[in-house]
Amino acid sequence: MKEGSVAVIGAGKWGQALHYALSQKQECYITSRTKRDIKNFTDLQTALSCEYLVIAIPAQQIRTWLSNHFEFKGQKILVASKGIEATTGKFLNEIYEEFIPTQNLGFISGPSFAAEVIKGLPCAIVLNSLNKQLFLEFEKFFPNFIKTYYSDDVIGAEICGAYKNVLAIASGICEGMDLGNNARVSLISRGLVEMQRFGSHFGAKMDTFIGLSGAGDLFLTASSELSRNFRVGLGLANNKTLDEILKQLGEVAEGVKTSYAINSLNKKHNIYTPIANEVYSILEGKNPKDSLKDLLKN
Ligand SMILES: NC(=O)C1=CN([C@@H]2O[C@H](COP(=O)(O)OP(=O)(O)OC[C@H]3O[C@@H](n4cnc5c(N)ncnc54)[C@H](OP(=O)(O)O)[C@@H]3O)[C@@H](O)[C@H]2O)C=CC1
Ligand SMILES: O=C(CO)COP(=O)(O)O
Repeated sequence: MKEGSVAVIGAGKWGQALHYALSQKQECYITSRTKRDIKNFTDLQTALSCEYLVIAIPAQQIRTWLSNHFEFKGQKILVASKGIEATTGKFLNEIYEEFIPTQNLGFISGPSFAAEVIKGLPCAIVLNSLNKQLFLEFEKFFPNFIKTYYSDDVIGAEICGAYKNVLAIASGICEGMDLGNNARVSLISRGLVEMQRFGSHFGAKMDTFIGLSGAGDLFLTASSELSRNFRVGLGLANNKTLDEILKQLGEVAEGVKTSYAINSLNKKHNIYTPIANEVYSILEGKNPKDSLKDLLKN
């Protein structure tokens, strides 16, 4: 292993933005399935031989990728994805822990649109890990325009990052239906309460929900067309099919599959999640106007 070396795996929007950020203070490699003309683009084996890895591939692909391509050699890893595995209802930390020791794992959360990070605009994120030493090592790699905070609430960060994408779809639907600012902010506020209720069931810390990982990322994603999930919601409100919307998007919108995961988890654990339920139902063909009536009634 090349000591002190850093690589990003996954050269999508977020991977490229993180690569830009992490290249400010040191050399940073990047790799992806599709070869790209980016400085320090390398092959997977070279990237995997780095001591520090930042992995930015979609949540639903992680298990297969880890099974087929990853070999643990003691690397320290920051997970940049946000989502819940739809087929199993597992949070990303649970999947990674099947392949990598917990002490080698950290998870990025907080409000951070790739499109702004890649321009060097300031932002604040949280590096979540049960191993504070891992945070201290990764923290040094981030440029001055990114303020990093530490938290040990891995499960809280995972739930916030995943759930807010579903709520961003709901908010996009609300915007697309022209329901007004009062409705959108009511939805976001109740969404935060719902996300907290869901999180508390799995042992998340309540403070996480009012910080950058929770309210921070939710307010960002649920109020801007820069969010792919918000744009999925806009499309659904305008009667586009999900296939059309996703094809046009051409990038991952994690909230779609995560809605299915939350739907199974809330049934299994009997958690009251009215907004996520309606997003799931709309994805399954319910008319958003009927969802609105049901949300106002219940
Ligand atoms: N964009 C953003 O602002 C932010 C995104 N995130 C999260 O980061 C994750 C990635 O998002 P983002 O980069 O924007 O998504 P994109 O759709 O832009 O890119 C996805 C990346 O994943 C790679 N990929 C897709 N499928 C596989 C697979 N089966 N095996 C290996 N690699 C695969 C693609 O590789 P290739 O193109 O080479 O084929 C591509 O590099 C998501 O979980 C997202 O929620 C988190 C914070 C901010
Ligand atoms: O997580 C994000 C910003 O923090 C990006 O959100 P979208 O995936 O909805 O674009």
